[in-house]
Amino acid sequence: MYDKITPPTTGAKITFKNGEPIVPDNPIIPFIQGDGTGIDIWPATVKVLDAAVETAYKGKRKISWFKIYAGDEACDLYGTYQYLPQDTQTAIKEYGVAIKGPLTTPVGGGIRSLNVALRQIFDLYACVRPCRYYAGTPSPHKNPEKLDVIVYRENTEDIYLGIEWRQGNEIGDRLISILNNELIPATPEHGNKRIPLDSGIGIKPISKKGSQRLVRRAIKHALQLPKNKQMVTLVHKGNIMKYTEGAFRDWGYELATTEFRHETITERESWILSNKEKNANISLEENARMIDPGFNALTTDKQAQIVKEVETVLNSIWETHGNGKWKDKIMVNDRIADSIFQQIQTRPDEYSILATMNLNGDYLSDAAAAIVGGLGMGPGANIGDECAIFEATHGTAPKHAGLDKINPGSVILSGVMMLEYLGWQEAADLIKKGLGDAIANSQVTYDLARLLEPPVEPLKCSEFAEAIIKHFS
Ligand SMILES: NC(=O)C1=CN([C@@H]2O[C@H](COP(=O)(O)OP(=O)(O)OC[C@H]3O[C@@H](n4cnc5c(N)ncnc54)[C@H](OP(=O)(O)O)[C@@H]3O)[C@@H](O)[C@H]2O)C=CC1
Ligand SMILES: O=C(O)CCC(=O)C(=O)O
Ligand SMILES: [Mg+2]
Repeated sequence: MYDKITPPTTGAKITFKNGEPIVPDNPIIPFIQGDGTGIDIWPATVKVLDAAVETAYKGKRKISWFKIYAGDEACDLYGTYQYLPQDTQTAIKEYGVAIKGPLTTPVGGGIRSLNVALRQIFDLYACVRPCRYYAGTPSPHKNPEKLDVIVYRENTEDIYLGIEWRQGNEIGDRLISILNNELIPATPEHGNKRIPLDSGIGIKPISKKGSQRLVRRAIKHALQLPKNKQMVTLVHKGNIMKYTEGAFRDWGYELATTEFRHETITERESWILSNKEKNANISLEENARMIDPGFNALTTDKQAQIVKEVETVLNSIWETHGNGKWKDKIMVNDRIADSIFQQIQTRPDEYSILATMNLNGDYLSDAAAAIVGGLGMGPGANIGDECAIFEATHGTAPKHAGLDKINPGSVILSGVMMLEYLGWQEAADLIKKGLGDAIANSQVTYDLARLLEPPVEPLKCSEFAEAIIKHFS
């Protein structure tokens, strides 16, 4: 079955039922070390994960690690250009849950991203990146502890399905010509727009199914959070790209108010209901005026549409959500992408789950990680219905590779997410405690050490792992 790798002789497979993993006490879990700093981070991570499992379960549970190959290491073993061997794909499919270090993607030309390939091959449609603060972590912000968000990033389409043609490419030029001469003129709303002939050109598809399955998972996650964190914010640039980014928002609301009607309230609905709660006799038009500050400037048709919206909301959910009942529901709102970047800095505690399309979530997850301590503290998971691959938000950080210097926190915390996904909460909690206590005692790697006031002597990557383990108890 495998060409150059052999699964461990002990251990059993994780299986899936209705999208949930069924986990034996000794699961076989494939891992990819990763390029660049993977050589430093992975050994530190596996040490911490094994120690936590052993401390928590005293030998009753144990992970059987299965080394698989991707990136530079794969080419060394399998030959030139064998960046993602069939063995690796077979192992992930067979064992269902894997963890990986970062993999290099060249800019401009060269191979396409292996990270993206893995997410697409296994349909890992939700990229889940929690950003929470550990006390004592230096941050450029005054109150980083107020940020506690989870970026739920669509992981298979948008720019990940981006189809591009280089400037001057014959097919790209044909596409530009068809657009300029046939398709754009046939769409009156595009007016006199024309694509400059010397353009590279790309297409970013956003599908209804892809958007809604991501939002569905985000809402299900919100249902498991404490009441005060039960919020899902749809992030988009729908004011500019109405039929891709705007559609993501609309499909998100549609899903929330149909599949999860009993559990959710949209922000706009909450305004309508609370206007009526404050004034039982409020007219539909007065209510409409209050939810739309620009009401007076709108056309009569548009005004009638908003009045109708108010009427529909009151008729359909006043009974179930009115008289304050909506306050116990999951709040679903939306924010334009540029605005959310300032909102997570100026009003961090007003947000919880940020559901995004692919590119917006890529930017947002790095930015949110920066607030709580930087990329060394940014874990993540790529989750599908029958497979999950855990990995940090950051990349290979090549200039730090092999120096035993980089912060392994983000991959260790990705391991924590994996343990939680397996249902091994006790081991996950030990690591969170150990990491929190190490940081609180200023036992940190260079990235955090240089920001502390006064600066402290940094620990090596491997020493940080040892410090975490010492702080288990
Ligand atoms: N999932 C994946 O495998 C990903 C892969 N990549 C790939 O990684 C390669 C390098 O990308 P690049 O843009 O340099 O981004 P990186 O995320 O690799 O690194 C950028 C900078 O972030 C800081 N940083 C990153 N990781 C850590 C860490 N663990 N601890 C502390 N600081 C950290 C370092 O800053 P400083 O030097 O200031 O300390 C580093 O120089 C590219 O090929 C890219 O495509 C990128 C993202 C994700
Ligand atoms: O695949 C890559 O090289 C980059 C991926 C990335 O930036 C991310 O997943 O956040
Ligand atoms: Mg990224």
